[in-house]
Amino acid sequence: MATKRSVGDLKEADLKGKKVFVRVDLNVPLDDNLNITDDTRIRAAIPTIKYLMGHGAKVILSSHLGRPKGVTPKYSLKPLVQRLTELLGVTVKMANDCIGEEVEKMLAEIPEGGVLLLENVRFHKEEEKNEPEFAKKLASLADLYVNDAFGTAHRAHASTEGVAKYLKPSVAGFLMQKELDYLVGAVSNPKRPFAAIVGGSKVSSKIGVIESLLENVNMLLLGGGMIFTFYKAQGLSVGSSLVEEDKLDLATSLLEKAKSKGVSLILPSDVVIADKFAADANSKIVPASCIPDGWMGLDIGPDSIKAFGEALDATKTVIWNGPMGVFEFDKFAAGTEAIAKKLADLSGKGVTTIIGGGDSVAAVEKVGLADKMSHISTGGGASLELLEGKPLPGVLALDDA
Ligand SMILES: Nc1ncnc2c1ncn2[C@@H]1O[C@H](COP(=O)(O)OP(=O)(O)O)[C@@H](O)[C@H]1O
Ligand SMILES: O=C(OP(=O)(O)O)[C@H](O)COP(=O)(O)O
Repeated sequence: MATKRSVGDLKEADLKGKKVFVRVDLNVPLDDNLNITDDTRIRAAIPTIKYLMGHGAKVILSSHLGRPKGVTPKYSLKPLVQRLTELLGVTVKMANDCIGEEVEKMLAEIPEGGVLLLENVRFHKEEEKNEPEFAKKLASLADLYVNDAFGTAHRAHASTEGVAKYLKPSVAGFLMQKELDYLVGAVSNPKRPFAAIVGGSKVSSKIGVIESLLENVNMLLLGGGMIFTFYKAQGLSVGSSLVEEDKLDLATSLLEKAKSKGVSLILPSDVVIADKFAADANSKIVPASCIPDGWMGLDIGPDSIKAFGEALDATKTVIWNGPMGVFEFDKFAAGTEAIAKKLADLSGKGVTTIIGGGDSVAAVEKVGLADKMSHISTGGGASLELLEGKPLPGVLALDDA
């Protein structure tokens, strides 16, 4: 992907008094009382907003929240206003819609350095359909466009892609740039040895990323539910572990591909098994070759943790996507937590550590090590697509540098 123009290239002369439409990904988790349970994405959006405020721009913030079908109060962005106000140090105003007369009236009243948050852009069905007329209405609100919504950059929606056609300049925000620097830059030109750790539930959802990483990494460590499809493909008994029967040939061909590419592919040698899929299941540790009938593997075992740790000691760049086990259950969280700790430790020794979004980020946060990593992606789906080598529509639409 060509390098994109950045918000940092815009100076006071370009920004003072200008209305800037900033697409951010404020799709944060809310509890039943609409309290924010993780504000990572809000905090990640702050540097771009502050930069624009500091240069006298009038900042228009647009985001989606959840996947509403039409106007749905529980998906309103209202619960975010207070947190944004605290983090930005100015009173953030909010509109009841993202287009229309009221929005225009409120816009006319924003002072230089002020911020207006628009209501959930997905309350209009035209957003996800990327309808040009809707994109034009969004574009008509502002003088320039900044896309900082990395987490939504894999969606070709009106506010992430369409609007860039009608509003110039269209530039990347600081978060977008940082994500691209790590997930494209560090991965395509890594300090070697370069290792990838891939886990998560199913091999089918990670085929693209594994195939793409096999072209590039020196070492691939596999964990999570997908390993049982690899074991079964090698003729081992896997009990009632998660297996994708239709992916056995694929698992074999991935093992062969690794061999032919000279990639060291390491599968766990032991696993923690359970007698049911539950937090209170009985558990024991067995060699990967000895999973009894009726038992299922839910985590990697201590020997594997040790072997993975030793293998990782030799690396200079590590990217991690997907938990090593069912980390939501404490009994089966040790493998995932050990990998998080290992990567934090390696970061301290100068290794570049990149956490590729999704559940691995939740796991790293759960053990309080997020600030130790070189980069934690704010996008699950977006980072996977990027690692698979797919172009992101929200990035492609921006002006080339
Ligand atoms: N051995 C396993 N058996 C079943 N599910 C697993 C196993 N290991 C991990 N998982 C589950 O995989 C899920 C995450 O998978 P996935 O969505 O592919 O990862 P990510 O969100 O990081 O991309 C977690 O909910 C976790 O409980
Ligand atoms: O949370 C998001 O995706 P993610 O869970 O894959 O990181 C983004 O905000 C995109 O949301 P969407 O998958 O409803 O388009």
